[in-house]
Amino acid sequence: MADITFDRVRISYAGKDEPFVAVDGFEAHVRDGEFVTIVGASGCGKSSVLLAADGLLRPSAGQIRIGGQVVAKPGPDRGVVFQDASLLPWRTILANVAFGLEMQGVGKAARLERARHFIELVGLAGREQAHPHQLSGGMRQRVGIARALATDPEVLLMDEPFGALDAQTRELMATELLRIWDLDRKTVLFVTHGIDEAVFLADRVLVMGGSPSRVAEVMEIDLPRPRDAAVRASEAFGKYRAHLAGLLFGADAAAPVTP
Ligand SMILES: Nc1ncnc2c1ncn2[C@@H]1O[C@H](COP(=O)(O)OP(=O)(O)OP(=O)(O)O)[C@@H](O)[C@H]1O
Repeated sequence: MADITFDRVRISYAGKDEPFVAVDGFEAHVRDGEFVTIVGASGCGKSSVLLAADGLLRPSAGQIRIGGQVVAKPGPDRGVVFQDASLLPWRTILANVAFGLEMQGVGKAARLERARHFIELVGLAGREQAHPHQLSGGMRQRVGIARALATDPEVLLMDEPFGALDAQTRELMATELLRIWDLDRKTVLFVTHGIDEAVFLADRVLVMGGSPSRVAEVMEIDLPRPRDAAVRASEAFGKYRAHLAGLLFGADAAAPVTP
């Protein structure tokens, strides 16, 4: 069971005279196996919330619990993927994906077998011996996802993992991520700037707003899965997208959600 509870979370940073409160009263519950996206204006605190969920940042008030356990530091129950896949440049793709397992003390044969499995899952079979600089940006992000999945975390925390990719690659990666997620439905918290991406991926979208920011609105996305190009082109998808644009950019862009 790996649900995530954000209980009146406040995140503050040291300021010149007094602390700067970026996020306050952040309340949310992500169900076990749910795919939740977070959107909000630049600087509203999306990354801060994700860092706190990973345990790299301690809330100054409130609490984050994963499977009922208070998050105090990073742990093997969480896999993290950032915008920049941050691979180790001197290691092969195989060794990069096996890295987390090595840290966990998994024996060589077992970790290489497992790493190969996840490299295949993200569509990179045959590139095991390549080094990161020999891959495209999209391929490197695939390696980052394989590395996060290889340790079999219950929760995936993803901070704009496709942010640096071109639009077409980004769409492909989103479809690919859903295909993989569908295999064992991990609990996913995914930060994005992309409205289409937020709707396409999510069971629910958390919209952050306010100053300090919190969850200003929760959008339930009732679209069929598996999702593909036809879902993206559907009228219901368009309505969700328009509604979300309205919330983020103003009432003129909004449309009622009646899927
Ligand atoms: N280490 C830090 N020290 C001081 N202030 C910080 C620090 N990190 C973030 N902040 C501030 O906290 C706020 C939230 O930052 P955060 O990076 O979480 O926002 P974000 O929504 O992820 O932004 P973006 O969409 O631009 O990536 C911002 O005002 C930022 O300036």
